[in-house]
Amino acid sequence: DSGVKQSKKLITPNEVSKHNTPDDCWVVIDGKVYNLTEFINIHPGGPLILKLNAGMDVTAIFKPLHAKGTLEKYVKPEWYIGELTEPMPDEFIAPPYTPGETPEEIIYKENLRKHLPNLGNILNLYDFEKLASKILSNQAWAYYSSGSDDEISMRENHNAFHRIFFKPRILVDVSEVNLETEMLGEKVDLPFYITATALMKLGNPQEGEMGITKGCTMSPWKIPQMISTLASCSIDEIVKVKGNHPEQIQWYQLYVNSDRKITRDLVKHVENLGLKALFVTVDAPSLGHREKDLKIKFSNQNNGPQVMSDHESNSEGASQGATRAISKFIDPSLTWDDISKLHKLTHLPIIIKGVQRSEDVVKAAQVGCAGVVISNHGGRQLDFSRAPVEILAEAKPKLVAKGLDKKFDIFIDGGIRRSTDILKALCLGAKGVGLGRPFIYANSCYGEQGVAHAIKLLKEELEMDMRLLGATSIKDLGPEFLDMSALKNRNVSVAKDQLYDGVYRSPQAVEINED
Ligand SMILES: Cc1cc2c(cc1C)[n+](S(=O)(=O)[O-])c1c(=O)[nH]c(=O)nc-1n2C[C@H](O)[C@H](O)[C@H](O)COP(=O)(O)O
Repeated sequence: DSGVKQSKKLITPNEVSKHNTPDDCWVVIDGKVYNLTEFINIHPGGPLILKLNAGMDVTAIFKPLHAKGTLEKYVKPEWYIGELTEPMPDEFIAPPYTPGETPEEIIYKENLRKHLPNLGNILNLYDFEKLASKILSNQAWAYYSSGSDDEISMRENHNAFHRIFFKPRILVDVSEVNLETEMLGEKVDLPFYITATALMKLGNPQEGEMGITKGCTMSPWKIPQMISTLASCSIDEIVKVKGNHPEQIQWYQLYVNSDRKITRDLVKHVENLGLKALFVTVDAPSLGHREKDLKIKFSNQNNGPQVMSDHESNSEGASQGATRAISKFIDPSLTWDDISKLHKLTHLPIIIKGVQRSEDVVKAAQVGCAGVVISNHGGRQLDFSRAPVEILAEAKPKLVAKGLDKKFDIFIDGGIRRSTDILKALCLGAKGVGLGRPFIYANSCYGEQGVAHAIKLLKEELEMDMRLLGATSIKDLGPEFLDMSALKNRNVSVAKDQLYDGVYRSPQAVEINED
């Protein structure tokens, strides 16, 4: 990798395999040998995974979970000790972590990819989700699809839209419909964006988040891409694949690091790379309790390297799924003071992501933020936090009443699966909406073509639904198009959309061991 010094000496596999204890820990990544003994206890993903793979080639584990440039960022040059003379023997090559399933099951799933239906048969976002549930590894599916605890908020995010009905206008000339709008002062072709999620290489090992960028630049309709702090590709490579598409808007989603110097350096780097806004995520002082993810442990008798055993993992937390393994650095002490400090640090517009009550929407406007994302992290954080569309309905009128709605963009995300969901949010005063999982699944199944197709599907739905609503431009939309009478009646049972239920996988309670 660039930045890693050229080889110091040639080292045999036999020599590497002797350094196989936590106190003397050598590993191999891409043919390079590293002495990580001093690094083990400061590894952001926890100590266990290194302790249990000392003396091994860990390339297959490292790649899906680490962005390019990670070694340069965390590994001191002196810890790089040389090149392998020849590949490690098979028994010293750690397989990719596919906890909860055998290599044969993974191969079977990989083969399914060859039988995916033609993109033309994909008619809605649920089609991507159904296919992803079949072809993704258990670990990837668990990580992506998880909500927290009983996943009430995750389902409520979408269900809340079912309690809002339209009042379409008729006899309006809708021969021309214009879907263009502005987000944070910049023109966009469609009123939605792809929100920050993480670890996209779990689903798309080759491209990761770069698949999203390529799909956006390939699409004739330009929408923003928000890049996560926890992306599996480096921010530099994600920006680089934008290529000669300067019109492609990219935003950065920031988890503030307990080490504020790391955050300061990162914000400056994001500015220099030309990203257009900073979305500071505030609903995850600790990443939520996602049981589907927790059940798929990093340590696993069937498939992880045989040295990994549950009793050790419990003591060190590596069995806490992908979520815990990647999020130890997030600072739980973040306060409104830090938002003021960020305003002094950068000229970029600052948007607070993860606001969950209208009072905080107003406060964000009062402290000079450019906007908020009303969000509960896709139901992955505090369960029973309310659906963002419900909070939007409360917050917008308060902002307007205080004259704070000018130059202040409200976004919502969570459970947006149809253009009708998007239109309801826009009628309630959102500037745009974010989608997470649908684009993860589109990217996982079909890469950039899938991403571009998902954008096209929503664009076509929007065009149709605007026409049927009797609206010809985004500016036309307002609360007068909606019947909100049922929104707060959470016990209202509305016809279910079977597709949503059909792809929903409920958490499973613990089983008694057969043997
Ligand atoms: C599905 C998903 C969402 C994540 C996400 C990872 C996944 C797999 N991650 S997480 O690792 O912390 O949980 C992020 C993240 O990196 N940063 C963030 O701000 N939001 C993160 N979110 C939340 C995301 O930005 C949206 O709020 C959420 O996805 C919207 O809900 P839908 O998925 O239903 O569209």
